[in-house]
Amino acid sequence: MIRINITKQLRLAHENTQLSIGTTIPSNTITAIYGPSGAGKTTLLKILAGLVQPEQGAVEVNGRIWLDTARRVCLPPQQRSIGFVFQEYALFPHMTVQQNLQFAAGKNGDKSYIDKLLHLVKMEAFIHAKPSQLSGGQQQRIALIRALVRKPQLLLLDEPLSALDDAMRHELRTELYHIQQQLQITTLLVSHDISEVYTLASNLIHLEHGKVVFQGEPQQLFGAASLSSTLQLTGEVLQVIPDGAIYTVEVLTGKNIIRVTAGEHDIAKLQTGDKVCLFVKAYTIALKKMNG
Ligand SMILES: Nc1ncnc2c1ncn2[C@@H]1O[C@H](COP(=O)(O)OP(=O)(O)OP(=O)(O)O)[C@@H](O)[C@H]1O
Repeated sequence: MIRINITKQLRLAHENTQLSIGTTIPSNTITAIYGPSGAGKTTLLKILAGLVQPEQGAVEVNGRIWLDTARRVCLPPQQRSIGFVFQEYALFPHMTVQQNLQFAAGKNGDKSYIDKLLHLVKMEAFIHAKPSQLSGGQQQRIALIRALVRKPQLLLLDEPLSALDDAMRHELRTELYHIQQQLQITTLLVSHDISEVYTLASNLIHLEHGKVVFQGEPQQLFGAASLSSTLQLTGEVLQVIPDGAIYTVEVLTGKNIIRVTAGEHDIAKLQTGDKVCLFVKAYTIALKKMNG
């Protein structure tokens, strides 16, 4: 369990906004931090990592105080048990994959755990490669397991898949899901991508202007019940494809095939040939079956 209660003044181009967050994050799950650009998502991760100081507040992780401004406690980043992955891969270019991982693990690193992680992301064959010899997706796989080699209590992911092309993003998203399921590590994932949030997260924090405007299951925010129908299209379901914990529905609308991410409740009783309504909702497309 992570308890966060912090305030920090954000420097915005035209106005001053306060990041003011009081929340509790469950252990062993993925929590998505979602919201528009400038909402404070990255700053929140940096505060948890100890890279940015809030003016006031406290952070408690699994019963241990990492930050308490009232008691002048502020653990430096190296004393916080975290793994951090950014959008860019940030591997050491002069080191091989193995050297990058061993360096991150430290002198007393667990070699068999490194091997286990390499196996999880199917990268055993690349241990002697330099980052420049790897694709973007392969580099990000290594960046991900590098963040895990010290068995951190908290994994912080800041749009880790956004630099990848669609196919690679999709593949890595599935791997990330399986890694988290296997290791049960408490993970905070900053993402703009609703399909990512839907697929990966069981808990969602929606930030706007530095404040939590929603916390709960992603389906509650993006589900059909809360759709606002600013734009609607009708279409015909071509197929419903299971995709990890969620579904991708292919819908033919005019001459276009649109892929829509949907939850269990959205696809209930949905079959090929059904007529559906597509809505733009919270920056993405959602669907609802027509006539029941
Ligand atoms: N250390 C800091 N101190 C004060 N303000 C900061 C600090 N770092 C960033 N900011 C400001 O806080 C605002 C929010 O930045 P942040 O990077 O947290 O947003 P974000 O929600 O992650 O946005 P994006 O999705 O574009 O990455 C920005 O306007 C930024 O200028």
